[in-house]
Amino acid sequence: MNVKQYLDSTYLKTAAQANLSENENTEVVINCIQEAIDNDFKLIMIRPDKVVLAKKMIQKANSKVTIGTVIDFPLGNGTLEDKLVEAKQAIENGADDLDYVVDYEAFKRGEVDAVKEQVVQGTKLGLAHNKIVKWIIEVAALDNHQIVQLTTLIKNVVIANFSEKEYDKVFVKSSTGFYKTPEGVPNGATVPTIKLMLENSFPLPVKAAGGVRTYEEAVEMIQLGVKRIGTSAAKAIANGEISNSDY
Ligand SMILES: O=C[C@H](O)COP(=O)(O)O
Repeated sequence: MNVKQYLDSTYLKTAAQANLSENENTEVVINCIQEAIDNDFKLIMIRPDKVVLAKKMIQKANSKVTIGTVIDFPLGNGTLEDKLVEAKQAIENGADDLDYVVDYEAFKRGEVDAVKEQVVQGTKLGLAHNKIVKWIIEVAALDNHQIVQLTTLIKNVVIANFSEKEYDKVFVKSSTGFYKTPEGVPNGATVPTIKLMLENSFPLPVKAAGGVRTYEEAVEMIQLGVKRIGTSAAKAIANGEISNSDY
């Protein structure tokens, strides 16, 4: 299976998180962008301050790789104004996809109207500029009931406020890749979680992100029905694909 066109190849570490200098971290980002170009991945997902760099490299290479960035990352607890300001800047800088972190803690506190409003306004801004919009629900911070509820809320908000032809441009995405459970275990795109999201997101597509590491895992996600996979292991997944097809 050709998985490359499902892959949002992701590098979201700050220099401090990667324990690198700013220059060294930028080098890592440059390598990731080049890797996405060389492997013809669907998208390169980087921090907002690296979008201009990605745009330049992709244009120079005359590549079809698209650019995604994260908004209000990784906690999603900024104000609606914060989210929109950041998203507008990302659009101006040339991002194709806006991966917003929904305020999942506000949702857990029962602040449903505020969460609905951010989904309406953030989606409206993205779609008005012909962007793909994704809402990261951070599944590891939620129990199964909350995953169902938040996925359903996003779906219902989109159905109520946007036209049918726009549904496939608004994703529900599982994870930031940065959340740690209290036990310190990263938790993301597991099969049961993604199934739960898919069962409740339709007609909105799902992006599986967080912990997808191998070609086999990527294929499993695609077979379940996800339309994108966010992963910091895109190259390994693509290599697995090549070695798999050799047998
Ligand atoms: O948006 C995608 C995630 O950051 C990827 O998570 P990962 O680093 O566990 O692959």
